[in-house]
Amino acid sequence: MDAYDIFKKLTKGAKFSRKPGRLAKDDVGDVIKQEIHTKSEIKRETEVIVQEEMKSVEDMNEGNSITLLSGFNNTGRRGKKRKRGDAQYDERKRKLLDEEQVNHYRNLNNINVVGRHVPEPSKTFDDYKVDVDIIENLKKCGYKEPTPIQKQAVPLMLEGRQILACAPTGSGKTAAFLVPIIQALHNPQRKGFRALILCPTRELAKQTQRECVKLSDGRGLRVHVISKIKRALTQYGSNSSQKFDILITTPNRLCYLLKQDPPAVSLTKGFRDQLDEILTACNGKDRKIVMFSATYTPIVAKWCVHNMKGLVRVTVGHRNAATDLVEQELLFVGNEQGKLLAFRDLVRKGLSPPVLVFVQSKERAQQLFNELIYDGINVDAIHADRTQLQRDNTVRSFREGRIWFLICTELMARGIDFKGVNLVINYDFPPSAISYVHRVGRAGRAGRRGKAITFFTIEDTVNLRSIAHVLKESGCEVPPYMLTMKKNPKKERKQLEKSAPKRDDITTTPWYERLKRGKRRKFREINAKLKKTSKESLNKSNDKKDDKKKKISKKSGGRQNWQKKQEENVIVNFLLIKNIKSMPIRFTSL
Ligand SMILES: Nc1ncnc2c1ncn2[C@@H]1O[C@H](COP(=O)(O)OP(=O)(O)OP(=O)(O)O)[C@@H](O)[C@H]1O
Repeated sequence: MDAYDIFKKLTKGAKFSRKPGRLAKDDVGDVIKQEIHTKSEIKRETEVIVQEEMKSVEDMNEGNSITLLSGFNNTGRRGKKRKRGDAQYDERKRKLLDEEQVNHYRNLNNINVVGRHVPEPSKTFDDYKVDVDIIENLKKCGYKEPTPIQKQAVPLMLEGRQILACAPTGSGKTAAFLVPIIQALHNPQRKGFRALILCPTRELAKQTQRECVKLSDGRGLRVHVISKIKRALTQYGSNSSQKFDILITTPNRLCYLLKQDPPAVSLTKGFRDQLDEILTACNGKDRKIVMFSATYTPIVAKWCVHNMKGLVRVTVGHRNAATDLVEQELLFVGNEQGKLLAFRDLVRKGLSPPVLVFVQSKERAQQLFNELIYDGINVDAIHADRTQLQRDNTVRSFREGRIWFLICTELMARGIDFKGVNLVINYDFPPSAISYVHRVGRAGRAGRRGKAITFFTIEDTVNLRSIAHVLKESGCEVPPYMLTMKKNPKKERKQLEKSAPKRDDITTTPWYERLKRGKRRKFREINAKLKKTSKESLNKSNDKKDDKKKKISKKSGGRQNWQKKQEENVIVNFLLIKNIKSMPIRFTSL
């Protein structure tokens, strides 16, 4: 800004004329009246003014009105035309300031948004533009103020925006999407499913249903979880599903039902490979899609950009990062035997339950359970081989504190909210960094702190580097060598995600003992099977014998024939025995 510009600014509103008399009207000071006649004089004068004004910068900062020269007061008033311009300027300035404040608030809460016209985050539940009963339900749940994801995602969804939201595990994403859904559905209507919530497992679907029922208390919305496919086949035909408002299920179950002819579930009204199929089935006019997760891959992001118009991305913290509420540790245990020793050592030193222990397969979950059950700790296992009832009971017992150690598979890694899990032990190394983030996220939920210990052996180096980086990002200490390890080929990492590595059984029983036990078990099984089959065949052959005896007695020379046939029967029975001839089994029924 040169001196002339400053002069213009300082003398705005003043009219200058060569006739001194006119200036008097505008209340311009005597100095200006008399001395401003030529341009050069103006320039000189302004330089003096500028110098004076430079000295009084503090005054400028203090107030809007600046006393220039005696009798001339710059109040910021302008002529008619300028006033309009000013209003616009003020408006723009106000908007910019507001935006700055909003961005500052977002930064404070670690919220990052990408998208157009994103509404400002709500500071309190009362700022939500939702009915009072929902706010009361939120408060009844014990929630005092919205979590960062709830602050930003709820206003967005209330405006009907489609979002891809990523926030740390245990940061309240469930309520973030349930509140706007409940507000939108308002009360029960017999129009069929109007909202569809897809969860990776049935356990998580059930948990989401519970949260939904709590938050919609008093509205009578009917929330349904598909638990048994067979029952669902008869239950949700295009007419019967009319009585539900919200459907919560897993993609597998839903796809199966949609493939029936006619489809066993109708999604004709409502919000909108597997996902595409489901998307096609949700053909409501005003379909909205929202995605919430603690992690997502570029493929998911691409899918969202492609299928979700006007997409807004909301990220709290870093994408795919573990929660910083969990203190994480990587523990080298040498080999499989080392794991059991390390586990027992941890128990001996003292652990505060509840503890979740992750293994890679249901077989290993059972093996570890068989080992720990004799250690005198309250332990149970949950995996896909257990019945639904058993799974539900185990989860309930763990929630109620009757089980201290729960051994589980990847089934429980995502979304399950066990309040107060103090420790997560990754007994088997997670198949990917993303799986790691979800597993350790079962601890440190809703603002509480937790701990996670991950055992690793020499065989687990494929993903060690990427998981070490996750630890480092969430502020945990990691030995430097792990961060600089050679990156393994993507193919190898992908393979690990598909199929878990082969590991020695979890057991302290010597191999010859196990072999003996295994053989004995096998003998017992085969024995039982053979007994059953031989009884059946004996009954059949007895029936046949009776028939034949009757026939033979009628025919001459029949006895010889009958004997021959008897031998055939014996041969048939013997064939069964022959196949297992090396086994010492007595066939008493024969
Ligand atoms: N505003 C809130 N204030 C306090 N606690 C809350 C709030 N919102 C949710 N919670 C509690 O936080 C816990 C975690 O919530 P939720 O299961 O929704 O997390 P999440 O982000 O979906 O986790 P994950 O990624 O593991 O699925 C729950 O116990 C829930 O009751």
